[in-house]
Amino acid sequence: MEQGGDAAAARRMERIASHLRPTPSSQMEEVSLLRGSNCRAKGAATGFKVAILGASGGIGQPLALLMKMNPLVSLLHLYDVVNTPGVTADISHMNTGAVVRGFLGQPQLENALTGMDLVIIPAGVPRKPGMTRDDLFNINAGIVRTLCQGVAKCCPKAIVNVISNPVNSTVPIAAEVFKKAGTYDPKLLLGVTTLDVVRANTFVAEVLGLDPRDVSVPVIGGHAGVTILPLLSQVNPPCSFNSEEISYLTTRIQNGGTEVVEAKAGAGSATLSMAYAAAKFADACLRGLRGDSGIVECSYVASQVTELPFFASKVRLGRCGIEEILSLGPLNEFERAGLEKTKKELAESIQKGVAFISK
Ligand SMILES: NC(=O)C1=CN([C@@H]2O[C@H](COP(=O)(O)OP(=O)(O)OC[C@H]3O[C@@H](n4cnc5c(N)ncnc54)[C@H](O)[C@@H]3O)[C@@H](O)[C@H]2O)C=CC1
Ligand SMILES: O=C([O-])CC(=O)C(=O)O
Repeated sequence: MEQGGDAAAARRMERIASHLRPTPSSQMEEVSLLRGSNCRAKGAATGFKVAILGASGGIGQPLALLMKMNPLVSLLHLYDVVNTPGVTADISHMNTGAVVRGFLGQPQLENALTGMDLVIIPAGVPRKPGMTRDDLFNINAGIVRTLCQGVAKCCPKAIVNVISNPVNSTVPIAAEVFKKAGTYDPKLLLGVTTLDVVRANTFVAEVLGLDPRDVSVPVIGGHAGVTILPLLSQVNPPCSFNSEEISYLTTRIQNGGTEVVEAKAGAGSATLSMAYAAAKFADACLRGLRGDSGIVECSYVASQVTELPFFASKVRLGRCGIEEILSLGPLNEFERAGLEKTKKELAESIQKGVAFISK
């Protein structure tokens, strides 16, 4: 046997044994990121640690697959109250770099969250035909509260991406939980509205006869009905639409979620396009953490671009999470009227979320 063979064999046996151990232990600490300051250091050599809460669900599973494929991820924690052993076993066989660990049920939430750089939350019930996103509030508000309490305790410096609906209220709920825990940093809390941008890019590209990858549409406001406000006057590449096109596109973008809910006829809401959107947004957050420049995405965040405490608009992502909230830019008359409707509904949804925690 070559020199050092015994040591190498021992290491191989340890790796086999570690696979047979049910829960992660000291291994989690080995895959550590550059830490120490309030912000992450550029060029984190070993990759980022990401947790998905609600990982066994319709969004969670394809999102887990996409995050396992992301070369910026070194450790992927999959948490849910059901089915994580199966999902984790399945995903863990993919020969990509990220190490995958599964966590099942509330007693394992803290282990799932400890040391994470990014926490993505798609946990919660989806809509059925005839429901609004706000109809999900009663169940999902409590789920988001519990999960964010775990974040506050175990990884208060993590970036949090909130997907669970109604996003217009669940993000304020998360903020209130963090405030109560004394860990709130508005730069680290982002509501995921990327699917609205993804849809807007697709539908606008269809009308213009362009490749959707070449189209960029800012979508501001929030993530429900009239609060989804596409800025068709700011489409890139620059273009103009007649009033019929504006009406068709605005309605289709605002109703994109309902279009999928109805097509699925009781079997849930958008999951695959959402997983794509969430993975795209998470990747942007990770590239920001790495120190890449020029990372701009729309997101629903604590904001001063309007008089409301939360609003979705373009934000620049960096090593500390949100580095800058960009101004809305010039709006046309149609968009200004839409903004008034958006603000009225958003104000109520934000207040409902805040009241849920303070009651
Ligand atoms: N922000 C956005 O653009 C979008 C948001 N959504 C929302 O995402 C949420 C999830 O949707 P789907 O994945 O389709 O639902 P789903 O029902 O397929 O999956 C939800 C998962 O959450 C898990 N879960 C429930 N309570 C939990 C808890 N306390 N801790 C951890 N996990 C828990 C469930 O076990 C399930 O696996 C819904 O609220 C939906 O409305 C959906 C599409 C787009
Ligand atoms: O419509 C829903 O309930 C899910 C969702 O938020 C979306 O697809 O945009």
